[in-house]
Amino acid sequence: MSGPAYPLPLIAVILSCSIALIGLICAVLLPSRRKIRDWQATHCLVTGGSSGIGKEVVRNLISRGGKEITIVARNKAKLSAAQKEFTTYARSRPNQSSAPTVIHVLSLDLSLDFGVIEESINKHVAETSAITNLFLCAGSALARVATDTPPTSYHSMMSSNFYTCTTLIKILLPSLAASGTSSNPSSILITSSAAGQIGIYGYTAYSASKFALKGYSDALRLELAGKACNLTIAFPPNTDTPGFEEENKGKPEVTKYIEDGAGLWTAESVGDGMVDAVAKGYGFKYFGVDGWMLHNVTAGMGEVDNVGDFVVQVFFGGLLRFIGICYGWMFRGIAKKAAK
Ligand SMILES: CCCCCCCCCCCCCCC[C@@H](O)[C@@H](N)CO
Repeated sequence: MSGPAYPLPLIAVILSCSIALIGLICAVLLPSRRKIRDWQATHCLVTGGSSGIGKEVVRNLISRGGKEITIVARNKAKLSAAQKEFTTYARSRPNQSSAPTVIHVLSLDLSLDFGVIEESINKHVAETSAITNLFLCAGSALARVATDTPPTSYHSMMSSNFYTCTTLIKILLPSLAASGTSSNPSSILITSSAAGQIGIYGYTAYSASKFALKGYSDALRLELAGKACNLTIAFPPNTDTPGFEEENKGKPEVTKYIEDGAGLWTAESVGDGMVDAVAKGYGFKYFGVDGWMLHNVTAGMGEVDNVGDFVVQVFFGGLLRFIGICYGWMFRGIAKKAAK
């Protein structure tokens, strides 16, 4: 007889122990996800819900049988068109086992003073019902290199992408936290961007405002511990929306080249993906393989959503970092070439 007597059982024991250990670590470390089970008990408020990703979020919420939805946007004409379209859609939704979703609209400039926004939201809530789920989809993008970015654009990016979120969360968080239960949690969705995970050439102002949302949500997540209110932050790549067409005007070629690598997603797939993540109680929503790598390489000290991400971050973090360094070299190479 040749060779060691016990190799196979030994390997099996080591493997089983490792899997059991990983399982145990995951069970202790992974937060238990609270799913939203009863959409019919919800009143969702969606910012930017009259076009682009926000509009697809509204459509998805209607198809889930949400009770009430309030769409917040500035443009009154767009809002009433959306209200008409969605009311018809809600009434024609197939397999209705509940009353069609009621669509409210609220025309509001979210860059106004805090007090004005608070008064308008409180008045709306008093006339309708308490908000149980908040979807923050409003935002805009400016793509210019730093030397071409007017100083005011840093303020406008922070205003439309960051303060819109912090203002509404400040106003609604007490009632959101109070309205959730462990079997039907309330929820907040914050829309960041893949450019809120890595700095991208031409996005000094935009990336900064989207990075701010990541820091804000990491801190807020801790404050929500023990409350029946989920927080999801989404990092979409380029998405085919009217806003994307607008931002492309004057966008540096290098920016286009870099972000095109992650593809152009439909507003429907991004909107659906975001609502799905909220419904399942995920903390993070990323899109595609690039999004997956980006999320895991930039995870830092944040929470882990699932076993797959846990294993990748803990055991393959070094490999991902190496791939990230290679991407960094490539992006710098593209920028250098353009500079010449
Ligand atoms: C470890 C591997 C890292 C993989 C890196 C992949 C980089 C992919 C870069 C994606 C950029 C997407 C930028 C999205 C910008 C939009 O938010 C903006 N155009 C708004 O519409």
